[in-house]
Amino acid sequence: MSQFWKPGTEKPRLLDDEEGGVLFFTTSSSGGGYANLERQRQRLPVFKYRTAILYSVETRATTIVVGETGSGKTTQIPQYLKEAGWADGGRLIACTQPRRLAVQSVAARVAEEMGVRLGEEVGYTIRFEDATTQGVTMIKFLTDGVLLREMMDDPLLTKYSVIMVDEAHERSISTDILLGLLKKIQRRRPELRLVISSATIQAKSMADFFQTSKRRRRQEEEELGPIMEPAILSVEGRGFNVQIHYVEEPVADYLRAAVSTVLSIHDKEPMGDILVFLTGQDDIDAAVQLLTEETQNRRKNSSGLMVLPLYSGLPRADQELVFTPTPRGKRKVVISTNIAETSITLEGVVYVVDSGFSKQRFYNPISDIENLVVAPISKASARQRTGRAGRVRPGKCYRLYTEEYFVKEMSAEGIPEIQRSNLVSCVIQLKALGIDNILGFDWPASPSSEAMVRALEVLYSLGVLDDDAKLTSPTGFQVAEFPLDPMISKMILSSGELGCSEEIITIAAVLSVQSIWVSGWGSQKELDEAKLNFAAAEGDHVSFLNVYKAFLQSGKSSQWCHKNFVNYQAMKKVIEIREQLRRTARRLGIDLKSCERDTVVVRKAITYGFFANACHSEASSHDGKYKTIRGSQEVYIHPSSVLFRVNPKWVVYHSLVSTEKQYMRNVISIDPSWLTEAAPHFYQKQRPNPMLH
Ligand SMILES: Nc1ncnc2c1ncn2[C@@H]1O[C@H](COP(=O)(O)OP(=O)(O)OP(=O)(O)O)[C@@H](O)[C@H]1O
Repeated sequence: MSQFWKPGTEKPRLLDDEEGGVLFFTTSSSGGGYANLERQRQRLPVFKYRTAILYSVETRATTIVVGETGSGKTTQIPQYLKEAGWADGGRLIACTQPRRLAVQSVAARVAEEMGVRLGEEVGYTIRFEDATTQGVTMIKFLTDGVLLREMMDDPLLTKYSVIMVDEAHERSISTDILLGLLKKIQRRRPELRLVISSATIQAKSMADFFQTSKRRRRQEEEELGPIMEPAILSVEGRGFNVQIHYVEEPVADYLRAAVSTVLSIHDKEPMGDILVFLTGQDDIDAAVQLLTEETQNRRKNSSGLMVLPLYSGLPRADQELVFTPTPRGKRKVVISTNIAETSITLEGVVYVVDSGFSKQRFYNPISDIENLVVAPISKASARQRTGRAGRVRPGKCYRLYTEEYFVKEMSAEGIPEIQRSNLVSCVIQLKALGIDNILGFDWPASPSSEAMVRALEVLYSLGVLDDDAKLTSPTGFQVAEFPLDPMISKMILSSGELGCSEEIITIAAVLSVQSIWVSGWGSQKELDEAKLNFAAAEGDHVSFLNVYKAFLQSGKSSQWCHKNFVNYQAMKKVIEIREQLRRTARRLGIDLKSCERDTVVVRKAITYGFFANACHSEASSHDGKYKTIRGSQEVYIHPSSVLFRVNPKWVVYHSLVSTEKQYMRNVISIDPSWLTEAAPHFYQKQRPNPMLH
């Protein structure tokens, strides 16, 4: 794997082409052109297929649409369906996306094309945010996760006439669960139509999944109407030409190569924005810093660069900057994770730089550890990345890997997320929807039985499942009600009994926003010092409470946030999420009480949710090394934690990140007796196995 360069260590030398840095050669072709919105719509490749798509949706239960990136699937098909009457009579057309950013930006674009206000005829819903109007909204964009949650109230999704599952190639856990459930729903509601779309999906295997046996098909068609055999529609044609350039030799460090490529484009290529795909906040921040320094100090001709990061933890206002028009004479460089990989159109983008890597989740059911690991992307992802150029004008894509590697070694598709994730959230969701036989569920790709057993075990220990692996009442049903990780939901439930629900709900809200700290202002040292003002000896969660309290005392002031390196947008979101969680808690009859300054009960409640993440440090260990209690895995406290170098003997953590070591993020010190109190079954040697029932 490529080495990372970190600010503060040896600075990379930016290589020019002549110096043997990054050398490219060219392949590929095609073309087009636009005027106003309506004409633009009609010029999209998908327009020629309008009638065929509508006919297929009319007559078939499932239509699979495959078409090049930018051909108009996401923005046009929902509009065609609406024009054809699928939203008449108060019905809704849904279009799901794997990512929140795509949901919001595509909904805004479709509202603009239809000349309506976002949130009215065209709306969107993402977790903790609903921009739809009941009785008015006709086309609704939403994440697949949100649609799954809607099934808890309306298992047959009766308000929808058509559900379009977009970017189905991504195979997120939620997409896979959704596909399995939609197949079931179609049996009960044959009038529901499905459209499955992507530029890079293996259409045949998706069609096989939706295929029913011949006998059953005949029977269903006689009784119910639509042809059950899925149709595959291939949308031919593409927007504009995108030239693909590969490096001639493998690059040793994709971060350095990406920065060097951006500077080289800026030096040599005509105006046009650049979109760079790196892997995560760390390398994106490093690249932003490097390019900013270049712009400010070293190269006079780099002064026209406007460098912007893009990742999911970034505040909304900063994310939106990437969509704003680039000022005249400037060149925008957006450095992004794969959140910009699908569905997004950044109008000014002419050049794409693809590192060939992304952060991917990998779960080991033996050690019960889930990591985000930097790993090579698939051909499907590479094509999606390339497809961010060539949408409104011709473009170029610079792949920081060789053509030989792309052709011979890169896998065609990624491994479905369900086969490389912890399944705790997935299992509880299915259980809440009444799917008891989870192993027998009709999965597009089956998860491993080890991961499934682990998830059942954790849920059993959380008191969410009973001996028959059914949701317990009320705990299991209550935990499933919160749109949160079951461990966080359990922590909230326990806090009701322990008398600290106000504090725990604040903590749950903070954990839902990724980071309440700003990055990119000032130095790391200044940020660390700012954090120290709020640091609590008990750990990070209690420090969050200190920040929250101080924010309230400041009158929710943005200046206060700025002074203290606290992210104002994130804090506003915390307040909003907190209110939503309080409403859910109240509905479930959880006592809303404050424990004032009693941090013992707060830490106990956290332990009641996160006992499975307990770790222990050897008395002799001064190097910050811990062992997980369950798997004896070696883990360390992350340097960003207030407990870094404090090393309490017993801790529980919220999540792990893996770089050169396994780091625990958001850590709290605990008393070990709380573990057996919280989960007596879990910490017994002979654990009952709910799978056996
Ligand atoms: N915000 C926007 N600004 C300008 N043009 C846009 C915008 N959004 C979409 N378009 C235009 O509409 C075209 C179709 O976009 P759409 O997202 O529907 O394509 P798609 O086939 O779903 O692509 P993908 O598979 O990449 O998601 C784009 O290629 C672009 O020309």
